[in-house]
Amino acid sequence: MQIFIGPLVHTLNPTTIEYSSLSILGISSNGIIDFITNNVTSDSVDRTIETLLCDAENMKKGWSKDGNVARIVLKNGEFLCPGFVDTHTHAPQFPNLARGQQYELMDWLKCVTFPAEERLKDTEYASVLYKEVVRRVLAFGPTTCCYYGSLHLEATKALADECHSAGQRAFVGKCNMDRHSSETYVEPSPLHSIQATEALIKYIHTLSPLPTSSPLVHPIITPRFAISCSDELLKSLGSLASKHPQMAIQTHISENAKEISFTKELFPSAPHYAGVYDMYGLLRKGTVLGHACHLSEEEIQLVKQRDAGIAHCPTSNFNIRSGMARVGCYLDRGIKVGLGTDCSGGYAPSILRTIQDACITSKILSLTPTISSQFTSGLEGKHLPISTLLHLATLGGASVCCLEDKIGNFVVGKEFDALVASVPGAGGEGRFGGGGNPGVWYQENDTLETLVERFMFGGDDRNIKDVYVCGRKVSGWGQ
Ligand SMILES: Nc1nc2[nH]cnc2c(=O)[nH]1
Ligand SMILES: [Zn+2]
Repeated sequence: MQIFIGPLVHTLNPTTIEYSSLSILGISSNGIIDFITNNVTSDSVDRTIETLLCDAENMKKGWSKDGNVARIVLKNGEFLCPGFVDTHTHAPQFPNLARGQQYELMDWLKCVTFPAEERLKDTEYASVLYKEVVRRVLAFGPTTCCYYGSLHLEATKALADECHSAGQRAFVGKCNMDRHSSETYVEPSPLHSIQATEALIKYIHTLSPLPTSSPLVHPIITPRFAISCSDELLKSLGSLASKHPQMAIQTHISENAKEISFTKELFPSAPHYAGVYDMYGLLRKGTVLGHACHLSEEEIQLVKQRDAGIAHCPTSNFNIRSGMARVGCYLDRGIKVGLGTDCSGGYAPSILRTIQDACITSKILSLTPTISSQFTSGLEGKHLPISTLLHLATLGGASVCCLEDKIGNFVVGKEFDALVASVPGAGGEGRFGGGGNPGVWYQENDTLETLVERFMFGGDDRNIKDVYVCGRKVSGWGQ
C-alpha cells in the first residue's frame, strides 16, 4: 500500500481541469485509488493521513494505522499527472524515427515504411526491437499505448510479450494487409490474415493478468486502412469483430488527399471513407480512427452515431503533410478524441510533443479567417486551452480506448496510472535526473498552474520522473 503526498492535476472533461496544491492519495496493494483528499495544508498532512487511516470505509479496504504503508512525498517542482494514453503508434516503424520527412503518405509507405516493417519477419530482431520500443515509450509517459504491429504473427506476439513483461497497459494488433503493398510485404490471402489474427487474439488472452486485476494487454483488430484490405478481408474482419463485440479495432481514416481519392476509387459503392468501414461492421464503439484530417460533415455525424473515437496525430500530420484535424469540432460534437504519436509518421514517442503540436494545429486553424469567423461558441475555430490539451492526452485517450471508467484521472475506485512530473529548480532538486539539462525549470513563486504549463509546453522525457501503471512503478529516472 502506498500513500502519495504532493500536488496533482487532472481533468474531468475537455474543458474542466482541476489543480490541487497538495493532495493525499491512498493506493491499495492492487493499484486501486482507495482515497483522495485534495488541497490539504502542509501543516495538516500528518493529521489528515491519520484520520484517513482510521476512517471506517478505508479500514474496510485494508488500511490501518499500523499497516505497512510506503509514503511517497513529492519534492519541489513535482506533481502527479494521470498517465498519458497514446492512442496510435506503430512499433515496427521505430527504427525509422525522424527519417522520411520528404515524402507524403503514399510514397512514404512505399519507400520507407513497408521496407522497415518487412524486417519484422525476423522474430529475433522483433524481440530485440520491441523491448527497446516499449522501454522508450514508457519513459515518455504513455501508461497505455495502442500499438500497430507488422503483418507478422510471431513478431507481434513478441510485442505483446514485451508490453506484458514491462507492465504497460496496451492494445496490440497485427496489421491486416492483403493488397497494395510490395510483393514481399503482403499477406498471401484473407484467410491467412484472419487465421493469424485469431491466433494473436488467443495468444494475448493467455498472457496472465496481474494477480489482482484484469489484463493489461488487450488484442485489437487492425486493418491497416481500407486501401490495403480487399473486400473479402474487410468482410472477414467484420465477422471476426462481430464474434468479439467488446474488442477494440484500430485503423487509419481520411489522412491524406491522395489516400482519400484512391479509397473512393476502390470502394465506389461506399458513400464516403467512413462508410467503407461502416459497411463491414468495423465502425463501432471501441474503433480507434487514426488521423481523421479531412472528414466530411456526413462522416463526422456517422462517427458520432457509431460512438467511435479519433486518434489525433498532429506531429505526423505536419511531418508527412497530411492536413489538420478539426479537433475542436469533434469535441463540440461529443466525439471521443485522444492523442497519437503515430511513430514514425511522428518524430518521437512523446505525448508532450504531441500536445504541443495539437496546440499549434488549433492555433493555425484559429488563424484561418474562414474557419475562426464561423464559430462563436464551443472549441471549434479557437486555440485549444490547457484543459482540453491535457484531457486529450489522458482521459480523452482513455475514453477512446473505452477505459474511462478505469483510468484517465484521479478518482476513487480507478486504477492508479500516473506520472510524477518534474519541473526542477535551477541547479536544484531533480536537475540531473533523467540525464541532464531539462529545457524547463521553475522560477520562484511559480504556481502549480504555471508548473503544469511549463511541463506541457516545454517538457520532454527528462521531466517525467516516475511512471506508474496500476500502482506499480514501470519506468522513470526517480530512485
Ligand atoms: N501515418 C500512417 N498512415 C498510414 N496509413 C496506412 N498505414 C499507415 C501508417 O503506417 N502510418
Ligand atoms: Zn498510423
